[in-house]
Amino acid sequence: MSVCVAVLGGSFDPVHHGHVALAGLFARLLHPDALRILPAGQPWQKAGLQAGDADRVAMLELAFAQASGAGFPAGVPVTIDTREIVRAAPTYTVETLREQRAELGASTSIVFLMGADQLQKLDSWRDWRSLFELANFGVAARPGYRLDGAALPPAVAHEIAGRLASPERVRASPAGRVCMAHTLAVDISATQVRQALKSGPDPQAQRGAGQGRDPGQVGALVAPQVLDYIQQRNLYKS
Ligand SMILES: Nc1ncnc2c1ncn2[C@@H]1O[C@H](COP(=O)(O)OP(=O)(O)OP(=O)(O)O)[C@@H](O)[C@H]1O
Ligand SMILES: O=C(O)c1ccc[n+]([C@@H]2O[C@H](COP(=O)([O-])O)[C@@H](O)[C@H]2O)c1
Repeated sequence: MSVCVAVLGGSFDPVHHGHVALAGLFARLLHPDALRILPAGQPWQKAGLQAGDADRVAMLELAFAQASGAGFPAGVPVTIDTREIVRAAPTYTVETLREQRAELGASTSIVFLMGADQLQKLDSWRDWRSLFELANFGVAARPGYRLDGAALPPAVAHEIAGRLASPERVRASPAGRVCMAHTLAVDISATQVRQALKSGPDPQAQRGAGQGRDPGQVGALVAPQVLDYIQQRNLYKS
């Protein structure tokens, strides 16, 4: 059976339950041999990052170390791949996938994971059509963003129309196929987390008051260990 490596790229400023759920869903669908979490170094389409690189990586380590207790399948090794931080240049996924293809060989199935918001603007990514020669894509639904062809830029809809495939087919193909997961429905964004931390009451107090009873608050958006870290490091206060 061919080897499959799933890759989840993101700014992770900070990592939240939506990221872990997205990774967990595709880990269950694809049964990859490895899952690489790829924090962007300089996400050129974003206005800027608030937390530093070391803090974002530390929060990812905490979030994914705890993930198995939250429905994440056992037996899928998760690593944090810091190459885009080390690159110290605007982050272009095409560069990263070229490197990963060279490392993993021609027959490995590489599956780059993303939410529907990113598929909706895939045609704005650097050299975006080349991405399909380098990897498959796993795209998950996200509240507020449609996945159907009518909601996508025509060029993206046209590009992916003939590429849609089952998880099994994607797992068996090195590149060029797209697997859609329509069932994810986690209405969380890092923007929302940052805003809640900036404006809300002490998140530690919220958590102590009972997780799950106040789903709009930070304790319901990120892992407790991530929240502790944010608190200890005094992140996202301004
Ligand atoms: N709630 C979610 N459901 C599905 N996919 C998500 C969700 N949150 C993030 N993603 C996906 O995870 C990847 C990394 O996202 P990112 O780190 O930019 O988080 P974000 O919540 O979108 O951040 P921000 O609010 O700062 O824009 C992207 O492909 C994005 O589509
Ligand atoms: O390559 C590009 O031009 C490109 C443009 C926008 C986003 N991406 C990648 O998409 C992933 C999610 O991005 P973001 O902005 O939602 O954190 C992350 O790995 C980014 O590097 C890549």
